[in-house]
Amino acid sequence: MSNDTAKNQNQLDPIMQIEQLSVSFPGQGKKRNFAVNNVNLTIYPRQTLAVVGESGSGKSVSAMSILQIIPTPPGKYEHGKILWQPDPNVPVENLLDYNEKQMQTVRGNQIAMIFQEPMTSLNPVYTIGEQIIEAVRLHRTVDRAQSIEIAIKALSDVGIADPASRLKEYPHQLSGGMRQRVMIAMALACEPKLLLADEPTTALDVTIQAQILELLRHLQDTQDMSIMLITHDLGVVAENADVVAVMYAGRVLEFATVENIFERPLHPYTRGLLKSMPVLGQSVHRLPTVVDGATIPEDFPAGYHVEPHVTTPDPEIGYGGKDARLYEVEPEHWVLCTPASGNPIQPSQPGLRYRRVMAR
Ligand SMILES: Nc1ncnc2c1ncn2[C@@H]1O[C@H](COP(=O)(O)OP(=O)(O)OP(=O)(O)O)[C@@H](O)[C@H]1O
Repeated sequence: MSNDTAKNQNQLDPIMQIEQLSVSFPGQGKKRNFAVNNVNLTIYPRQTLAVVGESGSGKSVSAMSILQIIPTPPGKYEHGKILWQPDPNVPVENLLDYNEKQMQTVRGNQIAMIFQEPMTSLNPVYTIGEQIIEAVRLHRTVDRAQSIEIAIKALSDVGIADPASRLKEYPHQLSGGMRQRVMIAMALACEPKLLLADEPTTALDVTIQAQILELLRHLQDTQDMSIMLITHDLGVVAENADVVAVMYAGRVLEFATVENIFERPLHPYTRGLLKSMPVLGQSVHRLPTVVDGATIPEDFPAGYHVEPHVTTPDPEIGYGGKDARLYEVEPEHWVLCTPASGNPIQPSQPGLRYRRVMAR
């Protein structure tokens, strides 16, 4: 095998694998609530993984755990691994083993995060130029003149006209959509390998939302970047994701290609979520009851007879139980369930094994 072939194959390795991650916060009395409960997720290079689920399902805590920006206490990383390999030529490392100093080399540099509200990231008392330049100089060894050039290019890349004069403006002088673009410019100026986008367009009107998402897709293609897109908007998922993880009560219930999630959802919760999707001309409903009043996945009935590659499971039974794990019940389609005893199928780490983005 030539070196080139070996390298190309190597690049098919995931950029990130989250394994059995659990994060808790204080609950009632001495009990702790698991905001993230044995979560497994995999992201490949240049892939967009959408994490979807209702409010409080653990999407943001999962993303914030990657950067270790959960306040501890009260939060606690209970266990798990966040395996990170930004480049196939460097060894895989567990970010949860990193100390604060090591994490600073990752945050905003290898992995950047953007939020729903750009003012969370932008400081109102500094010009946007000062802020982008500071971010660039923190992470890249460039002089001031070079950092100004990078800032101008970053603003121009996100579609801001006359970027040199925009650098001198303060955040409040910009519209919401513009601020969102500035935040993306700041996040991307350091060319991260992974962008964590937490509801990046929820606060924007539909036209600007479409523009920003189009921009992210374009930047992803040109910058060789993976995106973890957190959203509760299934329309955004359908348009932007390669793979989808459905979260509920801190657990990943289903993980599959975007096509499989929409065309052949297997978990009853995902089916409910899709039914609650607004349809033109119909009123929007809240998510219907999940499964017979069960509120946590463990309460769902156990004993689902998993037959690998059989795609018509009985939706009434078998998605819970304390032993529920993610099983690949058909190719590239993982569901949280408990196989009936005697079934040889083994739980496995979800993740697509090829770069779908290249085929897009
Ligand atoms: N600092 C904190 N202290 C206590 N509990 C917290 C804290 N941060 C998050 N949680 C809890 O963790 C759970 C998961 O929250 P998370 O923000 O990840 O949900 P989410 O799916 O991102 O929801 P949303 O769409 O509303 O952002 C929630 O029950 C929340 O109350």
